[in-house]
Amino acid sequence: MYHLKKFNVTSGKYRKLFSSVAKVIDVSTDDKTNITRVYLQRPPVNSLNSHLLTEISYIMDDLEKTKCKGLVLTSNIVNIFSAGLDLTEFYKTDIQKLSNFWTTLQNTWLKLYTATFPTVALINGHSPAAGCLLALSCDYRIMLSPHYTIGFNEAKIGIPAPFWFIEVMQSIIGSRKTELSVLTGQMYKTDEALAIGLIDETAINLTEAESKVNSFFKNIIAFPGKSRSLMKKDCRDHIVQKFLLKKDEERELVIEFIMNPKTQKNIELYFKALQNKV
Ligand SMILES: CCCCCCCCCCC/C=C/C(=O)SCCNC(=O)CCNC(=O)[C@H](O)C(C)(C)COP(=O)(O)OP(=O)(O)OC[C@H]1O[C@@H](n2cnc3c(N)ncnc32)[C@H](O)[C@@H]1OP(=O)(O)O
Repeated sequence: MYHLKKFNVTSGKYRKLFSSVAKVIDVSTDDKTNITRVYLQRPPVNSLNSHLLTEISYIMDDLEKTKCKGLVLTSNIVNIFSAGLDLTEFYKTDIQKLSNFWTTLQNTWLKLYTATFPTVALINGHSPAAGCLLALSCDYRIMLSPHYTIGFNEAKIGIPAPFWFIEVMQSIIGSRKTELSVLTGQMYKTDEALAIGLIDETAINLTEAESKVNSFFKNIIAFPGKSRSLMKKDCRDHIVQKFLLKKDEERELVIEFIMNPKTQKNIELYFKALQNKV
């Protein structure tokens, strides 16, 4: 359950706006700029389960209502931005739970991708699969170097990345690079991600990353009117419209695919490999 609390508990730069019972997210807003930082903090690896996705979804609703001037999406977990979807949502589940989970993912992604305010992903850790999607769905990406990785690794698990994951990546790095990337399940190191345009800037530490985040917002915050958000909508609308058209059909395909015993076996093997890695 998510609660919006508008209380001024901090005397410093940021005021706390939100709190959630399980605290899988921490949120703070800069009083002067009205830019909000959202910290994912679901141990151990910020994997996206129904609860975390629902929390993100509520926050997106609240930020739209409170006329937020900008969002920075980042992580409070050391070395991890997000490990992508929580694979336990797929494993030994039932149709109703899976259906609810997928709908939550779809709706939450749509809110992030169509946010009317500027969004920045400060990628301060590994970011596979849906973790990568979260970052790609923001307007700008700054990633810490050198040893983190980002990309769509779904092929390695034996589950296809959905068409909208792929189309979001295509819109950023182009069709050929996306095809190469998803078909090989490639995870890119920070500098490689920069070279193919998957991220916009690198930073050697958090201080440099924050300074780059501030420069990004400084450039655009004074833009008058709604022209920026109108153009963002135009740039993304072809993906959004296709997504809306196929959303329900996709959910059924996902259920069929995930519930298939062969897929269940692949997920089981992947889990075992994760747990047994040296
Ligand atoms: C016709 C077709 C129709 C379409 C069909 C579509 C079907 C659905 C499409 C779904 C698309 C999927 C998107 C996804 O996001 S799937 C998730 C992909 N994510 C991963 O593969 C990440 C795996 N994890 C890692 O690589 C590492 O854990 C990581 C680099 C993130 C961190 O490494 P680190 O060494 O720090 O930590 P550990 O590996 O030891 O992990 C700690 C514990 O966390 C567990 N873990 C890790 N990742 C996940 C996860 N994604 N879900 C659940 N649990 C996860 C890991 O097992 C460890 O657990 P234990 O402590 O119990 O061992």
